[in-house]
Amino acid sequence: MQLGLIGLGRMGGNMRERLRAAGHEVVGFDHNADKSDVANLAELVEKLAAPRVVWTMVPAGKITEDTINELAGLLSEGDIIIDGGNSKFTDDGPRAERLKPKGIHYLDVGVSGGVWGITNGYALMVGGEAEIVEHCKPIFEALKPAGEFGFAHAGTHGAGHYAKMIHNGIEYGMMQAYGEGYEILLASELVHDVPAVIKSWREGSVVKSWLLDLLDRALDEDPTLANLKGYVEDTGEGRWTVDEAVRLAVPAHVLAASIFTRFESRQDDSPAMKAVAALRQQFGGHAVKR
Ligand SMILES: O=C(O)[C@H](O)[C@@H](O)[C@H](O)[C@H](O)COP(=O)(O)O
Repeated sequence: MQLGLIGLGRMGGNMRERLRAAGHEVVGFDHNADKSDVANLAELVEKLAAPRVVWTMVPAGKITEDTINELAGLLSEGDIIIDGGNSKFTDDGPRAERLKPKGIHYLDVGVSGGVWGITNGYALMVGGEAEIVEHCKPIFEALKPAGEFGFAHAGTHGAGHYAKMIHNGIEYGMMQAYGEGYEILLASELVHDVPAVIKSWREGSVVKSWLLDLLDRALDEDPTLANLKGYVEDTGEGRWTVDEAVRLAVPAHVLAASIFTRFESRQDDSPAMKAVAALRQQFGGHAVKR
């Protein structure tokens, strides 16, 4: 099958390779000319036979929106746009509605797998109409892992990105749990080989997981993580997960705590804790650190 793929960074570039290895014809576009197969989107569209399928794999927000708007001006009735970036699920319904009068179909796909997806395959969560999902199945089959799992048609427009958002909320919570356990082990007077304990959990234990394998890998590379700062960014999905938990009145303690902990990681000193120290001094005359 033919596919136009826009955005050939860490994710898109590897996806192009995996799709080509499975025998698909991929025409890729990237602003970096060294990676790109074509000079611009118009040329990408020209190279594809109708009905065209074009997958965007660019950063969520304005870049995705602008790319899809430009594509909408170039594509024809019956063509399909797939957004595989980490877009917010609330963008998808309105986007599908805007494309509908032109006869352009739309799918949102949550893609998980990071830089390992090229060999392990990508978990795919898809939102959109069943017959359009069916049409794109060969592409999904090539990208997903080889086994039984790794693909879901999650529901209507937005469901794919919604599923990926919750996936990432869980990802934050799991990483936080491993991080906190690691710190307690480090603080313990009893345990002298923390990396060995982490390694021991990789097989047979209740907490074994791919994330744990990656923690072990990181500790193999740098046994005390001395080359890293405890500073963690986020790109939105954990925040949106907590927004949803609040909207739906669902208790989500772990997920909320893990996004707040990331915010905390970016502070040199905490204004909130300064206020707490000041108050404690005010009412009780307790000592403060300067
Ligand atoms: O499942 C995945 O492959 C990852 O979740 C991937 O999508 C990406 O690494 C995260 O979006 C990072 O998210 P944060 O920047 O919010 O940590």
